[in-house]
Amino acid sequence: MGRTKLAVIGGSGIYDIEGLEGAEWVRVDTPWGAPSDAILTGTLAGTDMAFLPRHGRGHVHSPSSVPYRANIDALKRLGVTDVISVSAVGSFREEMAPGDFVVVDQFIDRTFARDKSFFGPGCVAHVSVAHPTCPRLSTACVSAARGAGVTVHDGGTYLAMEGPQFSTLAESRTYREAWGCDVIGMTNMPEAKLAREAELCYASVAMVTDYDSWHPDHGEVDVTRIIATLQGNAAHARAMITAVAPALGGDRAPCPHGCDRALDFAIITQPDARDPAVTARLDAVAGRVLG
Ligand SMILES: CSC[C@H]1O[C@H](OP(=O)(O)O)[C@H](O)[C@@H]1O
Ligand SMILES: Nc1ncnc2[nH]cnc12
Repeated sequence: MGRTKLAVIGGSGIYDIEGLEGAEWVRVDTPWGAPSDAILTGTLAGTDMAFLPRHGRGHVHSPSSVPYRANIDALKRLGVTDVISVSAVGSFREEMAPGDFVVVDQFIDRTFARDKSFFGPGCVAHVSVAHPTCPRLSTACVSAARGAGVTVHDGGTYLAMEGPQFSTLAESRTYREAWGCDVIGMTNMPEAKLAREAELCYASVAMVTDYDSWHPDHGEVDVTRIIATLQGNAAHARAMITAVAPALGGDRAPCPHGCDRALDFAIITQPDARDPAVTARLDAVAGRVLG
């Protein structure tokens, strides 16, 4: 049995986590460049932890400039097994109100200006993202957040937009009415796809901050209000993380959903046709199957 190492990627308004024993910010180099920031490591209730602020401390990265590949590679390089993404989102559902958490289980990826794969010419792979989040980790997040007194919606579809501008009214209505999306944000893609390629269990905890622009009784979305709502929510996010770490436990059985074996049948480039320079870059992400 392996050891659990749980990472939290903190979104807007979450640039640090408190209470880690032996806390230390470590810099990690990757073949994909520098991650968004140094990574805070330590232990929480006996579980090894890592924390990475997605936009960097001080919020220096826009959703399009977040180095998603470097972030996931760096976590994998540190031995992370499970990743919880914490993000701010707009809601398309009356009942998913500001302050609620939605543990997302589906995405529609509308981003277009980001590197979306570790693989490419010289080593091609196709993983399945039919079920892009890990049910085991997501269930642990739902229980931990409910235990912390949060209103939690178990499942939902997240529309990932490029940004950085918020949506037009026509877009907001289309995503809600025609496409059946539940929440909208700018950062969970390609993060979730890359986590799958790196064989990491990934769960997305979306914290509702606004009703985007569709709701007739709420004004247009703005960043000041989003941050104010997030600050009201920070204690809930902290309580969820504090509860989820011991619930996962230090000993880790293989993922029953196969997240940690996603590359078993994914690499299609024949061994003798693989570019050694390309496979060298994949040492952390795909070392298990590339040898
Ligand atoms: C601060 S408003 C828009 C910004 O907030 C969300 O960030 P994150 O997903 O990292 O919490 C949204 O996706 C935008 O990047
Ligand atoms: N309405 C919204 N659209 C996109 N990203 C968001 N993050 C928080 N609220 C958002």
